[in-house]
Amino acid sequence: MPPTSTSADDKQAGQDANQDTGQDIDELRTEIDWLDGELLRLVKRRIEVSQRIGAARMAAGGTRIVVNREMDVLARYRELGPEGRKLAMALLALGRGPLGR
Ligand SMILES: O=C(O)C(=O)C[C@]1(C(=O)O)C=C[C@@H](O)C=C1
Repeated sequence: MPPTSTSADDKQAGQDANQDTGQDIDELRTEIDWLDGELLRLVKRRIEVSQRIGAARMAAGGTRIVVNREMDVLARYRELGPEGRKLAMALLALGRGPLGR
């Protein structure tokens, strides 16, 4: 139920600090657990796809690393700041596998 006489900021702060009940927290944790499962599934799929591209490229005499494609991936996560960069680097490293590290 939204408060009627607070500013948008107060409203947000109230929701963050006071309005998440124990039940809300349980539901939010359930959502976090589901999201982590989905993220793990997607990361595993990304690894498979990345490794397939790498194997095909190397079988055709290409390189394991394609710098401009890696720059595109880093740019995609830039909105998340320094931790987004780390995340993108981790995704790239996972796709490259041990030989690319
Ligand atoms: O896009 C490619 O060509 C890939 O090989 C995929 C990928 C990636 O995981 O995003 C992996 C290695 C390359 O250096 C660049 C990008």
